[in-house]
Amino acid sequence: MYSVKEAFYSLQGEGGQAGRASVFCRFAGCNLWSGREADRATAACHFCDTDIRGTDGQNGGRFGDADALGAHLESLWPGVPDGAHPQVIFTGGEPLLQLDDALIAAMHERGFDVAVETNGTLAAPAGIDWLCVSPKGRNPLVQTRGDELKLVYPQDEAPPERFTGMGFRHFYLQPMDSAPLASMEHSGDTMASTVAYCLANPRWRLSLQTHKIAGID
Ligand SMILES: C[S@@+](CC[C@H](N)C(=O)[O-])C[C@H]1O[C@@H](n2cnc3c(N)ncnc32)[C@H](O)[C@@H]1O
Ligand SMILES: Nc1nc2[nH]cc(C(=O)O)c2c(=O)[nH]1
Ligand code: SF4
Ligand SMILES: [Mg+2]
Repeated sequence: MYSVKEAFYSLQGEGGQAGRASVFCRFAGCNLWSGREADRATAACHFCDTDIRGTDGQNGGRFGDADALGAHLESLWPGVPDGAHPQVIFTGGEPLLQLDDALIAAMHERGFDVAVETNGTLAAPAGIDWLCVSPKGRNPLVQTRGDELKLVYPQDEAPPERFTGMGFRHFYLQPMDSAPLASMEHSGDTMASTVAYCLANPRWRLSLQTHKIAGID
């Protein structure tokens, strides 16, 4: 059984695949936050910009097996056959609590590339085509290799220097959107400090949340 908060067709907004049309599958639930505002301040991840509770979002629900969820996600891909490769992005919540070999195979059978957005605290299954790891504070990183490491910045307990030796092809810094909570640790100008870090440390590239700029999901 898979629990999906919402699923939708949009453009990947972040990281090295920004701009690519994709079906998003947002799994419900996370191992670092209950999703309740009352728990945010004491959670292991406290700056989440997403509603991760329940299955009541657009195209959300419970799916009994990989084939049922695979067919549901495939139905959201409206692209005309122009040679573009369909992609599904598994996110959440924390997708590695639910994503398994059967669901990866179900999407590959339907011709989809499989991308994942994870907090990196759980090991990823094999067969993922684009793995994005986004570390959270001092929560130990289990997944230390992948296609991109995309660090929300700044985080006092997760300085970029900790990650540069790890096995990622691309390193991105993404300014923390402090809108989720008014009294956040970093309510200052996260954009300016992120740009300054990338200028001083050219190994790191700037990742903007372009879907928020474009006003899309
Ligand atoms: C909502 S998370 C879900 C996937 C997974 N749990 C994770 O944390 O990577 C999706 C992406 O949004 C990023 N994100 C979450 N809150 C953010 C914020 N306040 N500002 C900028 N990026 C944020 C995460 O770091 C992650 O890259
Ligand atoms: N357009 C768009 N791109 C995204 N890339 C990662 C997202 C996420 O929430 O995981 C996300 C999202 O929520 N929307
Ligand atoms: S780990 Fe990801 S889904 Fe979980 S609370 Fe943090 S940003 Fe949100
Ligand atoms: Mg998002």
